[in-house]
Amino acid sequence: MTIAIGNDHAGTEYKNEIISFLEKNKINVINHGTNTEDSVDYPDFIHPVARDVEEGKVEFGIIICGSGNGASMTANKHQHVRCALCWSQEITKLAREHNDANVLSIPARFTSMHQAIDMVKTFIATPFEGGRHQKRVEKIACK
Ligand SMILES: O=C(CO)[C@H](O)[C@H](O)[C@H](O)COP(=O)(O)O
Repeated sequence: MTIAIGNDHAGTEYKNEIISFLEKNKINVINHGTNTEDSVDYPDFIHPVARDVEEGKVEFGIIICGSGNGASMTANKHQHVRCALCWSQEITKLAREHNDANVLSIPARFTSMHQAIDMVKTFIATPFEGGRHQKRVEKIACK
């Protein structure tokens, strides 16, 4: 599995820990940066992640910013991207089971590092339930 990851300056520390976790678990990572804590504009680092998902280069994207909102808004501008802003393991599980989310947005300034890693574990390990959710997910895309 390969995962694309991107973040703004508020998410760099969490991104680094998440990459360590993923690589320890033999998951390939495409890191779109940013890689410092110098102030940047989150769209510059989120669009490349969403594009990788949109183009089928990766199965999942992980994006991180302070509140998770700007990153999520940016990613959801892309066709075929279903980005979920999550702040707990349970919400992450539901985002995969019910919404077939393919991008996880993490609010670095409002979750602990432990919670962030837990959410990543849950995100990549939880299958989409399909069934009654399938037609709902198909209706998300604007015609
Ligand atoms: O999504 C965001 C804003 O919609 C993020 O929280 C950014 O990380 C945040 O705006 C950055 O704020 P800063 O004061 O420039 O560090």
